Amino acid sequence: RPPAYGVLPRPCRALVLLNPQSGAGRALEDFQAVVQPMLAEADIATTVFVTERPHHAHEKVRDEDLSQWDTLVVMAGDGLLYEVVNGLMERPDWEDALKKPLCILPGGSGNALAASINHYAGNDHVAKKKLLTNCTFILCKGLHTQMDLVSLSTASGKRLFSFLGFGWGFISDVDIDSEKYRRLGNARFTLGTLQCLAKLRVYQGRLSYLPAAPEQDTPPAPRDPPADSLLVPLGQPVPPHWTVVPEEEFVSVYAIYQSHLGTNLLMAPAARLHDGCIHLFYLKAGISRVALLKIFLAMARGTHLDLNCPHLRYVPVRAFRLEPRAAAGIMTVDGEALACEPVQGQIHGRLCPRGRQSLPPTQEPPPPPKQ
Ligand SMILES: Nc1ncnc2c1ncn2[C@@H]1O[C@H](COP(=O)(O)OP(=O)(O)OP(=O)(O)O)[C@@H](O)[C@H]1O
Repeated sequence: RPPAYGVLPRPCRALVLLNPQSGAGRALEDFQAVVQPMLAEADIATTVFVTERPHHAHEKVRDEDLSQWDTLVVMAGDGLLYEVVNGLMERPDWEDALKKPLCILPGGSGNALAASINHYAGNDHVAKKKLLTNCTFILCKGLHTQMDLVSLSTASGKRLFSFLGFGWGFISDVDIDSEKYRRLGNARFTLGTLQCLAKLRVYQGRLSYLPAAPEQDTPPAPRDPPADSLLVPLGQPVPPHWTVVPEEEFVSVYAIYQSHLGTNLLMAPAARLHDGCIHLFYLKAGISRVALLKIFLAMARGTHLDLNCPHLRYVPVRAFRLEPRAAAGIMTVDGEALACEPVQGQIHGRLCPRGRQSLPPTQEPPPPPKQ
């Protein structure tokens, strides 16, 4: 197992993949005004690659000579990092490529991973420019650690790698329906939640999972290619030691592997970058709109489970399978839409060895951010 922390070299060469259309469309401006001066002081030299279209970053990192760079920095939303992770996984040398430290600087509207890392670092909850400053400061310090990835396989034969979460039903509907309000930044999710509450739907399907044993750390993933040792083919029944959820009507199913679903949504307060765990939440049909709204309001502080809502279930798992009865509703992986079909996934502990994190706050209190 590689050591828990690494440190970037100085001077450091960073390839910055920047989506100028992310979030409110200010990523390039914010990068030049906020990020670049801080990185220059930390002796981090940047080469900016501005994406011109969807899939551009995926192709870039799939084909890039990575030996030129000490780190890959994504200044965008979670969607662009998803492209980068999957582009790296497509390389024949994926195992080495994943050793390249990855950094997320929040430029999108959701910024779930950036908010999660800010949380793990022990910083106060912040958004917008303050979150960008905190994340840039973490990059300046140069400390990096490992991150779990989840491998997802679909009935139609797709294999995807996900660092954040997989969803179906209400939460995914909000995510995709609210994309048209991306310019509002994080407020897009509030508006989307209210709209989706008005047309609340029930989705039918079977959910199964392999519970995580307490404190269990997933062994390092088998190499080349990373095999899904916990899964059996989708056409076969799940193994007998799996749990099959008795209910088959859901408002939402969401499997998250980091703490935050969005800047203001602390969905899995206990999650860590490499806890070897998929935090599986599902909302059973029959929940009232008021109860659902209360859950989302409580999620701002991560207290939604304290509501003891009988329709909300949470279970830490290592693998799951979701078999929708019909191709109804949107599925999402790391916030990107996926056609609705049977899907299963399993955790690969520390597969992507470099999310970023600062030292625990007890060791190193963060100094006031530079402006
Ligand atoms: N120049 C571009 N024009 C349009 N779309 C782009 C461009 N560059 C990248 N994309 C696509 O935009 C999608 C969304 O980007 P990104 O995740 O950066 O922003 P976001 O959706 O605002 O943020 P979040 O994921 O936090 O909600 C990515 O999946 C990517 O494929």
